Amino acid sequence: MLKEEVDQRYLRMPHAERGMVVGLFGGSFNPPHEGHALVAEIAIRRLGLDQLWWMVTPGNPLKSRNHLAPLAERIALSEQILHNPRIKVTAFEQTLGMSYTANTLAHVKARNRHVHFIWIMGADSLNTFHRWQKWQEIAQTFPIAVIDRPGSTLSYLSAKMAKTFHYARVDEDDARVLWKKRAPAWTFIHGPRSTLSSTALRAAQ
Ligand SMILES: Nc1ncnc2c1ncn2[C@@H]1O[C@H](COP(=O)(O)OP(=O)(O)OP(=O)(O)O)[C@@H](O)[C@H]1O
Ligand SMILES: O=C(O)c1ccc[n+]([C@@H]2O[C@H](COP(=O)([O-])O)[C@@H](O)[C@H]2O)c1
Repeated sequence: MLKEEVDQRYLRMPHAERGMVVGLFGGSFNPPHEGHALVAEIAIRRLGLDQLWWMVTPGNPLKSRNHLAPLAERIALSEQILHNPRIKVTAFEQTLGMSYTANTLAHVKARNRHVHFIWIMGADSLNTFHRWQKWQEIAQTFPIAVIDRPGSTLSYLSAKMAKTFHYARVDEDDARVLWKKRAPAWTFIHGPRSTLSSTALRAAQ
């Protein structure tokens, strides 16, 4: 049986050194799967990340929490599938009171003025990004890396975010210097893909 209470160390924001490039990968991870781990590995390699913060959300503001496993369980399962020391599993968002990404990012930036952050998400998330709170502000403040996902490879081009910020798209060959670009700046990264999804895994349980 997995413990219900979240270990205190996951409620503290991870530490990053001045000048580091850190990827922020938020997710419900309900449950986490190898598709998520693949996104993290691709992001680390292609973006040249020093760290990737695997941020297990207390709850996606746009999703029902009816079938959401306890935070402690999603953290423990994440730790089980991850083996890269650059990846820091964290749930510090739980302590912020609200789980809107714009709010989280403002806290993260305020605490780490000299760290370079990149927001990371799968291609399906890009399609709904314009429904997130303050989505334009997020895009105008942080570089964003979108990682390909089966089913969203081409549809992302019609995403409102892709259209609104088409002028700010960075070629994926330049992904390694995305952190240096002044936002808005985003890139779409193609690479190995996984068809895994949490919904399918829950249905198979
Ligand atoms: N197979 C995958 N390939 C690429 N990106 C993925 C994949 N699975 C999830 N992601 C991305 O990982 C992040 C967290 O996703 P999430 O935890 O919602 O997983 P999911 O499999 O999409 O879950 P659900 O099926 O419950 O919506 C999101 O940015 C999502 O786009
Ligand atoms: O801030 C928002 O309005 C918002 C709306 C939808 C999703 N998010 C964030 O997007 C990340 C991915 O969520 P999910 O459920 O698709 O794994 C996670 O960190 C959520 O908190 C954020």
